[in-house]
Amino acid sequence: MAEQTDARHADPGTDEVPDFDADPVAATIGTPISDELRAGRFSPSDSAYDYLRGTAGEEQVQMDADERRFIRRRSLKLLAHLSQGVRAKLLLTVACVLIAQAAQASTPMIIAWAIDWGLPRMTEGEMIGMWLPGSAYVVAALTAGLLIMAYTRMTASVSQQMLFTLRGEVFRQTQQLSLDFHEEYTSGKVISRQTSDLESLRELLDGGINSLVQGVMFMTFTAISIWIMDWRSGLLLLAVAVPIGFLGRWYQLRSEVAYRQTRISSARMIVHFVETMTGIRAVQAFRRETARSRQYRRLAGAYRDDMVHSLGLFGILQPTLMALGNLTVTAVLVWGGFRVLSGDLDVGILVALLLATKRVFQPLDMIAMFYNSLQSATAALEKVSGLLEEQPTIEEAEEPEHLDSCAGEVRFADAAFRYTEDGPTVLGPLDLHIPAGQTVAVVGTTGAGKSTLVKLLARFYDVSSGSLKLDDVDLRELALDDHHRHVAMVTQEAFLFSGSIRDNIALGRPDADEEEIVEAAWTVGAHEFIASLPEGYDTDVSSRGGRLSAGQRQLISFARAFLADPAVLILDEATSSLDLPSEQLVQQGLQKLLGHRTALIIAHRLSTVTIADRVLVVDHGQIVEDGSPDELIAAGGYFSRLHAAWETSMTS
Ligand SMILES: Nc1ncnc2c1ncn2[C@@H]1O[C@H](COP(=O)(O)OP(=O)(O)OP(=O)(O)O)[C@@H](O)[C@H]1O
Repeated sequence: MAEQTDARHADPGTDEVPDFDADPVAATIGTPISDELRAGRFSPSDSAYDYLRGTAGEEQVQMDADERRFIRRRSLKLLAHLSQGVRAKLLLTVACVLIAQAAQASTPMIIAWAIDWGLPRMTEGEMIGMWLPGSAYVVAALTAGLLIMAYTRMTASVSQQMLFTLRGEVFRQTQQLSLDFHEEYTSGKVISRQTSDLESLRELLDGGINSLVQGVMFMTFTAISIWIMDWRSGLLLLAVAVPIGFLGRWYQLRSEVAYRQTRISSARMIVHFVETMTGIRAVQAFRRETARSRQYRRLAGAYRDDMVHSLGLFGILQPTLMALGNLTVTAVLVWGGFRVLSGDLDVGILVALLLATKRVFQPLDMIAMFYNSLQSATAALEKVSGLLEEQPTIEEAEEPEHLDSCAGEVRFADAAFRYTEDGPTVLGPLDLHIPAGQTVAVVGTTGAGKSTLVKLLARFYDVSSGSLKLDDVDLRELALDDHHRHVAMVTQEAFLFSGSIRDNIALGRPDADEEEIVEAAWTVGAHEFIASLPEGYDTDVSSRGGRLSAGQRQLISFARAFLADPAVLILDEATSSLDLPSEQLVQQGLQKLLGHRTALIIAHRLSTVTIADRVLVVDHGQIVEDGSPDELIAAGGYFSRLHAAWETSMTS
């Protein structure tokens, strides 16, 4: 069963993860993105494209024009929303870029002015011919320099702020999404969204947008200056814009598909990497290193090929643009030269025209680069906005009922469950009443439905039909906070977060004081071994010295659950066998933990079953035996055979 369950009692504000609800910087950003997305405000409402909503269309590489428009609208709205808190700064940045680029583009005109107006005056001894154009040049250069400095800093702050918001939102969203989403989407894909996709966006926001606005403005102003100096050369420039437009469109269509493909292959590679690392014990135990490496090389190879392909497209775009630029400069030079000879054009203007024409194409390089990172970031944004659009299947009821105190009575009434709408019914329909305070052991063959039964009570899923009630309140109507407070789960893994033993126990109740933490550890029998560690409760569980045995980890998770003090306890017992002393220790801890609570335990040990008040045998999603351990042994069914087998294994 999943480890996320232990995090249910974690206080989101106590670890290194920023608490977005309390963070003043994040608060300036406005409504959290995911809520907006969930409200359906980011995607067009047209249900014809439902197959592209959320993460559903993530693997689709080829898209028609309508599909592209649908996805793009979602991405753009996300960007617009991200920019909400920083719009004033963004506008100021654009104003600075405009003025700086106008100042830069004016320099060839100043040179033309200096040659055609200033030089003749200087030869006649009028120094104004030098001072005036000279001063104008210095003012233009200084203005451009200072403003470039200002907008470079502002862009960095705007883009980092937007990414900060997005990072937090992706993290928050992935934590909020229900378990069924995570079971399908895998943590590798989430990691790929949070790392490589956000990195693509960073590249675009950090440098790309800057280059685009700067480049476009510079080109526009330079083109205007060319028109002002000589409209015929301006026409020539316009003619060259036609093939450039076609080239741009060609690149756009191809690179969009190519970059979408790179996002997919990059995610596959990361998924494989994360799976191998999280399953490293199994990989090494089954000697799968070579096979996993081979598979990783194949995926990394596919990513390399996709990247080479998309960069190859850029390799065609960039030199072609440069060649077109150089051809235009040659045309201006040859044509302008003849016109100077015929007295149709001043020399100063020709020099300025050549300078300007050469410079008008310079930003194309930058813009092409921008386009490259734009395509990569667009593909990333498609995926990230899809993830943010996902809705948790378990949500707070509109008017939730509250349970201030809870006795712990559980009732399944005609309850049935299937994982997918069209999938098979894996549990029920069944009726089951567990009175408050009863300890129930659940046993059965693998795949029988034991985990499903307890997952429903932990509300990882809701029943597909019938009802499941806690103290007579339907879980779907019960406030989520109250459910989390009254129902706790201890998972097989006994997952410990990096940090001290104290912090790990305190996850059960973050406001607990030292005395309560020690008391919880003492009650479940964990205090002795914790106190014997050199750093006691301060021992870092992820450090070498703090490495704990399976039994010790279980005791810590018991202490955590004891501190949380839920009315209902769900326990998925670890299947791994402990040595006898550890088993006894864990068993004693378990008994203390159970106390007078209602408990549902997926039991893998005979010792656990014997302390239960009642045993349920689950088979093919139905409860086929139900009674006290003694009754079931006497009945001679599945449980009695299992019991006999356990006893034999204990004595052999
Ligand atoms: N996320 C899921 N999506 C679809 N089917 C699932 C999912 N999880 C479990 N199932 C199916 O539901 C059935 C019951 O599974 P469940 O995990 O509840 O069994 P179990 O009794 O806990 O088994 P085990 O002892 O092996 O953990 C099985 O047929 C299983 O294949």
